[in-house]
Amino acid sequence: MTQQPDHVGAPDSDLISLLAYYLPAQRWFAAKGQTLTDENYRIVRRTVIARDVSAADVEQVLLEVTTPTRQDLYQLWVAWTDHVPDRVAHAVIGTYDGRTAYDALADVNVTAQMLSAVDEGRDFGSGVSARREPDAVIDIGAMGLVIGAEQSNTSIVYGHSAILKVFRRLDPGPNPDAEVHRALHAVGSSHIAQPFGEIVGRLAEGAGEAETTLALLTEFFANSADGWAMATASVRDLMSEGDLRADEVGGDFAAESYRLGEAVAAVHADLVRAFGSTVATGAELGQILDAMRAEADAAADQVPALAEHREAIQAAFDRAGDHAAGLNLQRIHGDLHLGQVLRTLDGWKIIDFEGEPAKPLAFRRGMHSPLRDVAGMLRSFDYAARGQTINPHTDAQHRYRAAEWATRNRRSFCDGYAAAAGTDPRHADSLLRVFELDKAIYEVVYEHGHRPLWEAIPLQAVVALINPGGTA
Ligand SMILES: Nc1ncnc2c1ncn2[C@@H]1O[C@H](COP(=O)(O)OP(=O)(O)O)[C@@H](O)[C@H]1O
Ligand SMILES: O=P(O)(O)O[C@H]1O[C@H](CO)[C@@H](O[C@H]2O[C@H](CO)[C@@H](O)[C@H](O)[C@H]2O)[C@H](O)[C@H]1O
Repeated sequence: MTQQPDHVGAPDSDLISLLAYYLPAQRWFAAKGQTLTDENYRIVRRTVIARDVSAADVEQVLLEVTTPTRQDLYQLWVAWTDHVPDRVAHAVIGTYDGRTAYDALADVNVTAQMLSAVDEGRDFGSGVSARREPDAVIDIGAMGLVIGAEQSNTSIVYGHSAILKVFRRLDPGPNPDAEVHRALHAVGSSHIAQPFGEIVGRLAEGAGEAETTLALLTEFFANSADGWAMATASVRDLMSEGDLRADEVGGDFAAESYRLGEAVAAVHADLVRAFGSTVATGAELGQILDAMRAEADAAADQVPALAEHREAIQAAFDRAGDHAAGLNLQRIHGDLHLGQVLRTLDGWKIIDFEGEPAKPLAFRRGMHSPLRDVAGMLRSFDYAARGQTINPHTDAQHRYRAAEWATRNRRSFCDGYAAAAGTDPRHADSLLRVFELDKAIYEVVYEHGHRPLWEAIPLQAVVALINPGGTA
């Protein structure tokens, strides 16, 4: 009997050469801006998922990318075919020995298989399997198309009913997005999508290997609008009439910001019911501030524009230490911004509980101050306003109005949060400020790597926040 190869396309070394061209152009590739050769890539495992899915063979590829500064494990679903259908021409990875590899997630025939696999609880072999939540009802007839959003992962929307997020960068163990969705659904949270199922696998052989979330299927909110689109439309409305204040033009967002504050507070309360809470000890407070100091230092090493503020940033963290008593810790969202909230007919929904993609998994699954999420959203109001006025030729009046919009909506959000939570996040003013500073520093690094033209937005906030009298 002939031995079946454990892959369906090019040998590892040739596949690496194809991927080395393809990967750096993907939005979700983290080692951007570094010069890499084939030596930086290592194929960890290839699992044949299906053969002959409308004339393509599909494999899952786990690829490790090591650079001087980081090591990441990526998940790819690669289809190999002799004839590339037009519908996937945009997703071609490369050709080897007459066969063409393409991103299988772009193929509706493959995404259909993934959905039915979750519905049936299919075992793909090599430790990769799918499972459905007991109360999920999945419409397996819906067509699954990749959405084109700027994303850390790749999501496939099935008609009006479900969305499958395929995690691109893997850490061993449960992904917090899946873990939190399940836990919040179990306590009846009304501000999240219902989890429908998962694809899971083990990243290495052997007993004791953690089961890792590879993809998460949830309810899809059809006809929703994301908070970023709504907020930026509201800021643009202001620009059409430079003489009017935010509360005088059409499209005022303050009432939505208030409701959003209420929704975030409700989810924070649900997270406490699901995972519990603690009060930080003095030592823990010290560790929280130390971690922020260390990250700020590392960020300053990485981004020249931050380096010149190194001492002032450290001084800002030192000032916060004097006011940090009685801090509550709990599971939080971890990367909350206007792009992570969807306005549906049924109110605001919060998505993407993965935490900041750049943080280690243990941190993302840890207990933190809910003020971090409040700070994330406050930063986002600032982004929405400044993003519209970043062009240096922007009229001074427009700039003034945009800043006013940010202040108004930040206040409304905190008012809504305080009304629902029973505690006003602004009472912990100096802490809220350092969490905003911490977030703005993260954003400078993020923009430096992904959208250099936007680096000035969080950088301006850093400068304002390190000035004892300034506001972001
Ligand atoms: N449950 C949902 N209903 C409707 N749209 C969603 C849902 N979940 C995600 N989306 C859309 O998909 C985009 C990316 O989702 P997200 O979970 O933030 O992925 P990533 O981690 O890749 O950033 C969101 O900005 C939103 O437009
Ligand atoms: O949504 P992701 O989990 O991929 O989050 C990352 O990308 C975000 C950008 O899409 C980034 O958010 C920053 O830009 C937003 C505007 O595009 C702004 O509303 C946010 O406040 C700002 O942080 C996020 O930081 C990053 O982790």
